Amino acid sequence: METGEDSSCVLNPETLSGKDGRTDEDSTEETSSKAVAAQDPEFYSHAAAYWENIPATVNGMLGGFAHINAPDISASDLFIRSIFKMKNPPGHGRAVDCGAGIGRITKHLLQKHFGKVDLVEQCQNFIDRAKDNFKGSKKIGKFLCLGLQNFSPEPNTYDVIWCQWVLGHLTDEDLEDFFRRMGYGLKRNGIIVVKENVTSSGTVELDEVDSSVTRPENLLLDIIERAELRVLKNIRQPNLPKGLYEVKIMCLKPKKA
Ligand SMILES: C[S@@+](CC[C@H](N)C(=O)[O-])C[C@H]1O[C@@H](n2cnc3c(N)ncnc32)[C@H](O)[C@@H]1O
Repeated sequence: METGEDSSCVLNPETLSGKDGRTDEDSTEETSSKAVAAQDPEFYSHAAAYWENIPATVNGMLGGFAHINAPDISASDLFIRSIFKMKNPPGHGRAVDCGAGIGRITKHLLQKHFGKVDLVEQCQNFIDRAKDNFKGSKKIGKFLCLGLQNFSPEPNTYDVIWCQWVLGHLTDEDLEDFFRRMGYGLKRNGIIVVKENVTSSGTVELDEVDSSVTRPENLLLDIIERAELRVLKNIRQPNLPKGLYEVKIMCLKPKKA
């Protein structure tokens, strides 16, 4: 197993001190990530610069916590299986892995459940690694090297849009717009999965190192509501080591669907 090249990222521990010695007391609290981004016009470019220097490994994707890959994937697998058992389930045709990194989730989860998987990722190094990792695989569709704030799928494209450990890199305003566009990109019965850290402090916590925010669950739900999506399922990721942020897994659908 790869070991800790870096422990500061979207996946930062909530109460444990990371390698760089930060604790949640060091993080700046804000009521809105829009406010955060407004203070820092380079919110996106700082994040891009941060990820440029992170190793293209599972450990790099998980902020030095490679050992949570197994419980993460296993909970996601149970979650997606439960979604397929719902009334009017999504199809198994095409999924997209948003903020895919090197394709960790595509490799261990999405390609097992879908005929084709597209990957959207802003860091070219990670896309290159993913292309290598999936060379020859018929399950992989497009590799799109772009920020989610600029990702706009054609209508009626995806059965499942998977967003994990990346949405803290979008401002509130961009996240709302992103959710709306994803709603349009869904096929009939399609769903969006959000798997993200949430704070227990009830406030937004800014990570200045990777230029991301961690939102309280209420704010995330508020943005989802504003984007005209409804929550069909919302569970807590089990079996994570103590001290990490709580992780919620949500299944969303457009209100009009
Ligand atoms: C913590 S890693 C998670 C990667 C992957 N979702 C996983 O769980 O293995 C965050 C990823 O989000 C990507 N990212 C950061 N900001 C982004 C943005 N605005 N648009 C798309 N991807 C972004 C990073 O380059 C990195 O690959």
